[in-house]
Amino acid sequence: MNSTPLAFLKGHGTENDFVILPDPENAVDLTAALVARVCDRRAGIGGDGVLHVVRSAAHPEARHMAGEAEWFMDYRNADGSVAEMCGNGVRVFARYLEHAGHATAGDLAVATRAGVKLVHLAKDGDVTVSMGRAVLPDAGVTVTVDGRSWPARNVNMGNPHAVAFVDDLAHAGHLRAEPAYAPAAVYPDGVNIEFVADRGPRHVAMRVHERGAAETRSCGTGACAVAVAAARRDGVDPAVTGAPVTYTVDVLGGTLVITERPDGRVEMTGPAVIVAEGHIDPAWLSESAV
Ligand SMILES: N[C@@H](CCC[C@H](N)C(=O)O)C(=O)O
Repeated sequence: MNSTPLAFLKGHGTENDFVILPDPENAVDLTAALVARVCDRRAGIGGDGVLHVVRSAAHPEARHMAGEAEWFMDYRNADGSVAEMCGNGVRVFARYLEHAGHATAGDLAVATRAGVKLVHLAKDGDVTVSMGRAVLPDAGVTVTVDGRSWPARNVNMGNPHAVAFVDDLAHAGHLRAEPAYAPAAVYPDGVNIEFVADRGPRHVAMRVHERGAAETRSCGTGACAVAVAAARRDGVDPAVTGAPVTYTVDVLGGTLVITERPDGRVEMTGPAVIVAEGHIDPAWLSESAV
């Protein structure tokens, strides 16, 4: 029986919401069942995922990054599965480090399973993260909802995405179930699927079905994948033009601004908010361990 109350915070970035579990020495046995229970919106705290905050030196997957980044974002999806990267999550993670006094406004390095990400905490409240380079494998993918199919762009932002351009975001349907995609072999570990509609020059809107979480109100890596896919569709590649390109991406929970630089680095700016903090009841926690 676990009798120690577990501290938590709740935060969100464009309404992609997370339960933050500070655990500097990696002492919590964070099983998939515990994550799923914590993220349960009726029986738990509720969230699209968990940001497990661990010192890099204390985590076997992050020890090699400890010299560059003191803190490791051990990201888990709401169903308990492990993900490589979360773009909204890393902004909220940085906001938590500031809130807890582990960081101040300015630049900060955060270790993730997709490598070290550089985050800038601005004094005005927005947080910018340098997400690294998008990888666009050639493989053609098709996404299908309710008998309607679209070609999708395969984009890897550290985690896998399929980006489909649609005339109307309503065509994505209710998104409670994962859309079908083919060939399945392109995504052996599953995929996040974005549906994108144009809103104006360099301005798009998207909905997303997230791997491990169903439809969410925002996905940061997804917004980056969408911006890069939109640029290529529009015939723009900063590596060729030598000039950065910026897209505004509307998500259900707000707006993200994405810039791709000539060297391929993708930067994302958006809000990151801490909304509550407290302790998980130890009795409830021990039930989760059963
Ligand atoms: N919401 C996140 C992505 C979280 C991980 C994703 N569901 C996956 O499994 O790859 C974001 O903001 O990027």
